[in-house]
Amino acid sequence: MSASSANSPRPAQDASQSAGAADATEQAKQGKSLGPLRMVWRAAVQYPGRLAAAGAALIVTSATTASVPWGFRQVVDKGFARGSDPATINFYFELLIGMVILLAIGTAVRFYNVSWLGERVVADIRLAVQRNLLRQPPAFFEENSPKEISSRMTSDTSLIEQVVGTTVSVALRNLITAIVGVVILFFLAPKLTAMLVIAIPVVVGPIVWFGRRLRRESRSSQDRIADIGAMVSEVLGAAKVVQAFNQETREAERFAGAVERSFETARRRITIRSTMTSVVMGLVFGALVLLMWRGANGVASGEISGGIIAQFVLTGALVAGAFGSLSEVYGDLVRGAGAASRLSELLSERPAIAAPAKPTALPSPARGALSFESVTFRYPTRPEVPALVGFDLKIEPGETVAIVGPSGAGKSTIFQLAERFYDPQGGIIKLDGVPLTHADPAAIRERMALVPQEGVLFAASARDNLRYGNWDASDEAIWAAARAANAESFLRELPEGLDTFLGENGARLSGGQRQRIAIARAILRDAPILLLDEATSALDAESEALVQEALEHLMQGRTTLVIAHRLATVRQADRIVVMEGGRIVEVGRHEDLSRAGGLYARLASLQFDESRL
Ligand SMILES: Nc1ncnc2c1ncn2[C@@H]1O[C@H](COP(=O)(O)OP(=O)(O)OP(=O)(O)O)[C@@H](O)[C@H]1O
Repeated sequence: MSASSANSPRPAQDASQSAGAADATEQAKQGKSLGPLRMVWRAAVQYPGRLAAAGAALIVTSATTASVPWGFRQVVDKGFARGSDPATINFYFELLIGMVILLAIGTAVRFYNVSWLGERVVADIRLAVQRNLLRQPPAFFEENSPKEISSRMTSDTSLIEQVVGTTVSVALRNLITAIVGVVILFFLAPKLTAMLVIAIPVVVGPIVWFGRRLRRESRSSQDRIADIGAMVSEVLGAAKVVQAFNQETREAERFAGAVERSFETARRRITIRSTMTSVVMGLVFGALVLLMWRGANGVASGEISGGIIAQFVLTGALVAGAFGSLSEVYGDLVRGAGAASRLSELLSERPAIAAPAKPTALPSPARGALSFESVTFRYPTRPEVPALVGFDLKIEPGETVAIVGPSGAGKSTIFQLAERFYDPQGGIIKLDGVPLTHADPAAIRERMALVPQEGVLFAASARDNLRYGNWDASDEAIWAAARAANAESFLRELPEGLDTFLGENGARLSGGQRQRIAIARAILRDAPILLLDEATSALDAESEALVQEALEHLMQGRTTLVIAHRLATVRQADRIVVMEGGRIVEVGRHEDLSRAGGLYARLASLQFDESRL
């Protein structure tokens, strides 16, 4: 993580202050210019058939476009000539119509294939980025705001879609038209064209200069848009809190600040772009007018025919248009390159926690033994405070260990390390005798079932939410788990049974019901080790009793590590581990610890309300 974090997207909160930093990175990257688009190319070459069809159509349409002026020349010189026979007239007009038909069909084929490629490439990039993001450990999302990432997944990918689906095709078409056009012009009127060629560097110079400035502005413009996206989803996601604290006006002002910053960056970008377009078009058409003036003198003196001058003017206009479009699409390509570079950062991020090359297999059948040996750990984002210090705990198969301690003592951290979301800086953690770092994280997590404090539900059906623990579970198994988790009766009452959509994060269920779904999910998972974070939020007595009973079913026959908030739980635990400041301060059973009069006795008298039995 550390090596690549310099390139990683920044968290939303500091994004606004780091516009300068973005510019600096942009400057460092200037040498590479359109380089990041290589990633887009690699995605596109996966579809060689489409690419070939699009390329062929592109060549046909460009060549036809460049020859239309030649067709007009024939029509002017032969078709409009005094005394031409009707067959000749018909032939040249038919030729012209043939060209138009070819152009029309070629354009349709090109448009379809190129747009198809654009959409497909974006779909593939989105899939690959999401797949890679899902492999990242939690530390990655602490440093990179998921909201910002999600807005990148939409805005940056649509930029790329535009590049592949439109810009590249426009750029290539105009490039071919410009080159072929200049060659034709040379054959038509070498002297006039020589003047044009001298004018080209005068036109290209400003394109490059403006392009560099544009690139810098484009990236920060995209960053500001990402800020807006992040802010919208953050504030709307917490709309209730905003309204409860009467913060609507303040939030609106904060949003206005972000919108204005984004507008200001966009304004700088469009100023550069419009100046660029005007300078380039001015130079091109200025040169063309000069050339036509010379040509007009040529026709007057009888050096060249009217048809040639028609062809020259039309080709010249095509070439000028092509250069104009090139200057415009260059800006789009640069914006696409910026988007591609950010997406490749997300794509190339290697998870800090991954399976070793040759993972050690966990013993089978699983025993459910978990041990922490002299574990010392600091969170990467808070290295100054140790979350666990010299932590030693050996949990035997089938044992229930309750962890108790004041807030911030390090209780949840134990779970994070047991699931190997982080690696400790010191000491070793073993599952059934195998150090976690030697095993495949997926195999470790396979053997654990987590019941978090707040049951996390997905915006999906009740069935899918339950099956999250085991996708192969049959409906009978789901109902059996629901029964054991005391969730059966309310699930049966849902309007469409297990098919009922539960709303975002189970918005249509009560807190106690959400917890019981989380318990049923863990029952379906049927893992040997249970990590249970008891809810601190008070439930009503009936709901509490139902949850407690569900937990008892769940804990049967499993090694259980429970962050305890209920007296019933600590009473039943084989051992209670009392923590403070990342260390174990007391270990024992409820009665002994209560009598000892230490930290546990104090916490128990405050925390474990006898009425919450
Ligand atoms: N993701 C994180 N990044 C940085 N520091 C963290 C993170 N999670 C926890 N900490 C810090 O690590 C220490 C231990 O936290 P932990 O969440 O394990 O405590 P806890 O005992 O579970 O507390 P609580 O009962 O309030 O949930 C605390 O100082 C906390 O601020």
